[in-house]
Amino acid sequence: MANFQATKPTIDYSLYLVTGRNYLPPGKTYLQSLEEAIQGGVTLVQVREKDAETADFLEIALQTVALCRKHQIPVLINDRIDIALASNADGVHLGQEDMSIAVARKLLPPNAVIGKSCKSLEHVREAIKEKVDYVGLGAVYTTNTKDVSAPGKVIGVKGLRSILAELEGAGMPAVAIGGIKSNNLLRVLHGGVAPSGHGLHGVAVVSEIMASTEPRAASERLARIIRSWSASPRVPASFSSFEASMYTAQRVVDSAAKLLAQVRELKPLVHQITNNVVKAQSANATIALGGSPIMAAAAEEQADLARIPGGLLINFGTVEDMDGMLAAGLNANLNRKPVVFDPVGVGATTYRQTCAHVQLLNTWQPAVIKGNAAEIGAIVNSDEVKSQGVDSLGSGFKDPAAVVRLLSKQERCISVLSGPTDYISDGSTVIRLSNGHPLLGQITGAGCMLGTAIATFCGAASIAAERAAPGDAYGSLVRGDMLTAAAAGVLALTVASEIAAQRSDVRGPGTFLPALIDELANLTPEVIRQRAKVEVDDE
Ligand SMILES: Cc1ncc(COP(=O)(O)OP(=O)(O)O)c(N)n1
Ligand SMILES: Cc1ncsc1CCOP(=O)(O)O
Repeated sequence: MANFQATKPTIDYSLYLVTGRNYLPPGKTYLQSLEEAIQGGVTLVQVREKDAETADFLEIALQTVALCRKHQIPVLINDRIDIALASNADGVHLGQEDMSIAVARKLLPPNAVIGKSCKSLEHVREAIKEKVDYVGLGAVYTTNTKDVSAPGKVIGVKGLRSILAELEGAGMPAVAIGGIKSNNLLRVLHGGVAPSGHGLHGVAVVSEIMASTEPRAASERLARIIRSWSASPRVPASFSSFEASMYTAQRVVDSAAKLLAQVRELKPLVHQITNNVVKAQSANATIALGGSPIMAAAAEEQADLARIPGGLLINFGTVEDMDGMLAAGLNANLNRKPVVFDPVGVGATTYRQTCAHVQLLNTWQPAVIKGNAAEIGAIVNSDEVKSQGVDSLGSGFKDPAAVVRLLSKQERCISVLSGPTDYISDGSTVIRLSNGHPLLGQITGAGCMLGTAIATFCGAASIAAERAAPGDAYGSLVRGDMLTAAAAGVLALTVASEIAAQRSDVRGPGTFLPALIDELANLTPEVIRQRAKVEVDDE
């Protein structure tokens, strides 16, 4: 062996390029692409050659090491200890089926960096015991670069998050790998944070850079998102704008009143995929508030709709249109539009649980999740509150504030727990609202209207934030303060319900519903200020 690095290199894992000459586009040479990728911001390189003969692999490793040394970028070798030694690389990356870490340690010099692939909690527990230098977690998404078709090989963003929780306190860097592109990177970084706050050190990509005809631009795009994400403030769920101590009841009321005026002025498009029971009612509530509803569920139209600023509501009351829901959320994330998820009746069937957890929440990032006690319980895997169809049974959670904080940290979003008192949290601050009227519980679709109202206010808040500071938003999936927007949506519906219920022409649920739509339309910022019953708790 030649002179391996004298000390273990300090590695910046943020943009980790895993190579492969097979993926190069016509007209690009390997070294040309590699150098351009490094110029674009790659911080670490792994030489991965799945089909090369040994001599060829060694030659490409030697060339890679020579080029990377020039740019002071560390190089690891995929699978092959002999090639790492012979090329004087900085270490190796080993998979679950490769040579054991213990044997690799014996063969390699003490300063060699050893990384290991993990896709389960058991894998990372083992990797911690083996004291590897870092772990590669994935595949996060499906990919054409490697066969990940066997069950359990694609872990999703939620799987990534639970593995990261296991790494808490281990001091072991983790990178995510598998299907990561510039259009889903922010979602991976945002979603790749465990409830404890433990996050990724970087992402590893193959095809997004190697297959690009412009590898420098491809790396620059990724690096810019990573830099911007790292520099953005770390509030627990990332969709609130302030540290906990900065929220006060007065601030929430003022923001809600101001946002109602903005809804009326901006008329946000409120795109809704919702259930058949409530479509017309929810569209009317949107118009009454000042928004512009479109009820559109076909997967084919989601990319076009997502480009129009506003908010998106995904309510799976009758769990149809899964393809549309998947495409809508994904496109909304891409366009930084807030997604409000109303998982109606999610605890009622296993099918709904799978749709919510395995499909929707693994595919896109909601800005807000809103539900009754049974629905929120099903999302946080608590059986404290049982469901009966779409309704909650019993008197609710013993500690609702703890539940909404947990949901926000678990799903990395604002959570809204509806009930006689509504609880809204970003994982730290909890806003308690006690407006509303029992007649809301006597009409169908009141909860769905609440989702609509939240999506309307979130849409207005995001448009207002874009207009106030156009341009740089690379580090955030959504602009605007979604915590106060969610509170404003709840206040609008509950305050309007109180006024409607007091009207002399309202004699029961049948006359209450049209009166409620009237009072949503009549609502003013002043009425919100006068009637809002708001309390705020910090953690
Ligand atoms: C950073 C990183 N993470 C995971 C892998 C996958 O390694 P492995 O499981 O050994 O599969 P192959 O790459 O050998 O196909 C990786 N290479 N890099
Ligand atoms: C090597 C590897 N290990 C898990 S997924 C993967 C391939 C990642 O490639 P891409 O970035 O092109 O999806």
